Amino acid sequence: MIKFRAVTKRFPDGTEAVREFSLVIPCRKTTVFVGSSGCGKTTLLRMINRMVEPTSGDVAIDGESVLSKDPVALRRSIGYVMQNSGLLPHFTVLDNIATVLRLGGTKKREAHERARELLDTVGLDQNLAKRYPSQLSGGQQQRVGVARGLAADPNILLMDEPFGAVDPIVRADLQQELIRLQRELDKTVVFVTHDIDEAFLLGDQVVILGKGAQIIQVGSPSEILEAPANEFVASFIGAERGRRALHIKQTPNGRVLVDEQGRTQGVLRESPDDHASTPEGGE
Ligand SMILES: Nc1ncnc2c1ncn2[C@@H]1O[C@H](COP(=O)(O)OP(=O)(O)OP(=O)(O)O)[C@@H](O)[C@H]1O
Repeated sequence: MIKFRAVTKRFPDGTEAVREFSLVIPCRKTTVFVGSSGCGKTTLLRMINRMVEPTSGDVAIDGESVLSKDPVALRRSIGYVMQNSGLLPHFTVLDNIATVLRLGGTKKREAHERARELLDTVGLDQNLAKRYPSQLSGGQQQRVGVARGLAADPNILLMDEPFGAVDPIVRADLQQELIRLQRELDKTVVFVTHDIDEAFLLGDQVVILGKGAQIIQVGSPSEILEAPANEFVASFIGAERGRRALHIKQTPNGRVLVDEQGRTQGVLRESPDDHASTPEGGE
């Protein structure tokens, strides 16, 4: 469990990126920070592994303050995946993945073996192992970035807009891979995005943030969709629009759900465990 306790970050130029932020991030779940540009998402993420130090307050992992830990050891024990992969251009794919292990003293041969395993884990072909980052597509680079984040088998994986710079089709592919990986690996994932659809797809817990990382609403995607905290959230999640604003239409063959434009999006069926007759997706 990661616990933020009244964390504030003020940068030397006076910018207050995060103000009095408190939150519990549960183990082995995916928590997504979502909010508009500059609201403090990256700053929050980086305070978990001490790439940024809080001005006041504390972040604790399993009850132990990160401030009491050696920052270098802490950073190596937590996976970090960033936008544009952050790969070292003069290192091969294998060496990029193996970096954290090598820094931790693992022998080259062993580190490369682990790196090869990780290529499989993230769905990359073994014949890419000796290539350089510039010889990969954007999606492949991001997969290498994820493999590198997983190299030291961390319990916690921090992901800062990892799929922000790839096209929508590759992005959807990477999102599905992450869902599969999470099912297999069971990590505590903290994921930053400004895309609410991505947040709802990946998050067990979604944290909608305003300026200064002020929490506007926190909950599961269903909780937020079913009861947006205010007008801002309703508008941010598009509760009144498109496929999020469905209504019921009676047809000769039963009831269907239609969107704003009247296009049918699904069929209403009675939930098998609910004979009290509230249809799934309900009224
Ligand atoms: N080193 C720094 N010095 C001064 N201000 C900073 C620094 N780093 C970030 N900030 C400011 O802190 C605020 C929060 O930045 P942060 O990068 O955490 O936001 P974000 O929500 O991740 O934004 P984005 O979605 O654009 O990446 C912004 O106003 C930013 O300009």
